[in-house]
Amino acid sequence: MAPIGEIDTFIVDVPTIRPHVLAMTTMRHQSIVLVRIRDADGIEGVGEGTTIGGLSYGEESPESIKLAIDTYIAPILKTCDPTRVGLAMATIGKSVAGNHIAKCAVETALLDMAGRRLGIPVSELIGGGRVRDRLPVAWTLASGDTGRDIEEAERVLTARRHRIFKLKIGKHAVRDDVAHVAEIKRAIGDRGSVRVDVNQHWSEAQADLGMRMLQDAGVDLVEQPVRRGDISAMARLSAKHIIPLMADEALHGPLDAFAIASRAGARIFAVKIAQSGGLLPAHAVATIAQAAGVGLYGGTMLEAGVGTAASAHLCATLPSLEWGTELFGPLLLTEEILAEPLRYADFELEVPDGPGLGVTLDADRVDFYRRDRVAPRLHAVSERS
Ligand SMILES: O=C(O)C[C@H]1C=CC(=O)O1
Ligand SMILES: [Mn+2]
Repeated sequence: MAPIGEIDTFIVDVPTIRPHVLAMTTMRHQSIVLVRIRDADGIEGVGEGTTIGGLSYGEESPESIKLAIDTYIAPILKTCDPTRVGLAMATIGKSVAGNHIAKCAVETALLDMAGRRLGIPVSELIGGGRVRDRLPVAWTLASGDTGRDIEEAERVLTARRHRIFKLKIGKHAVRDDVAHVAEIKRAIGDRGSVRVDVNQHWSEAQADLGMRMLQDAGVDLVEQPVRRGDISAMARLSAKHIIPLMADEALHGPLDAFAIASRAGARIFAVKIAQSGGLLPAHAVATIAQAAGVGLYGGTMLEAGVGTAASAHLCATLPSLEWGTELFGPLLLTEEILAEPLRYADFELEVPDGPGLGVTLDADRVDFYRRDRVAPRLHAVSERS
């Protein structure tokens, strides 16, 4: 085996194309954590660990993801055989609890290296390999303004880029949020599927009212209406309403998947590689869902190109992906960090088919946007002094 030579982690801050208004925060930029691993033979892999809105979405922040990798994971990884991805991640897991997004970034980079070494796409290293080459992709309407959301929906429908729409609600009174959603659904009609994500902001009573009204408005699903730990409420809501409930924040890997599936807490799972702790545990989440008759959806943490490609490889291995995906992260950012962007066409994302993740970073752009960059002029000054 060629041992690991170098592990480089850095945060890249990229503006969003417009404010992205969620119940817990308004995003104006995305902070992407990238990890680049190189073995002694010079084979390189990249991974991404990205969350939403600093610490407002979950327990890991961009800064904590970088710190967990640099201080705790990297020293262990340097003792591991990088060709044995599952074993390396299990070794890390013995000394590092939680920190799923950091683990996802590292596992992604190891899988990218493994695929490049073997000359095959990452999807061929997961489960039984790839079963699809394209993935339906939703778009999130979250400008904070109903009229602007409708214009945006019209634009992407005409461009044949998206026909599944996720609306972020939970910030306003239930009836006001539902009125906003109903107006958008009326404008879109049968041309697209409209779903909502409440990001845990409703009580069970609010969810009861909201789910009934949303069903009447023609909405197709309600994502994580109540707080993530309340599987009992999720199960009661799932049993009571025809409109299906999708689990998102409640799902942090196979153990949660088993707990929710066995208590009938959700009829759909948003499978996220970041929240699950990597592509391999995310595949286990999907396997549990499929065994339990729970529908699948490919979720996102609004990752840029590397994380989105990694999620696409995982989703490409899932035999049934009834609810499609929302792997649109790079399209929400003003800057592309890949040398060649991912391809979106005919309402779908093409899963890259080159070795590893099948994507390459645009090194100059990444250097320009990385938070710890040292401007060339400052370099020159410090070298002189
Ligand atoms: O699902 C979430 O909660 C996070 C996210 C996914 C799409 C989007 O706009 O925000
Ligand atoms: Mn969600």
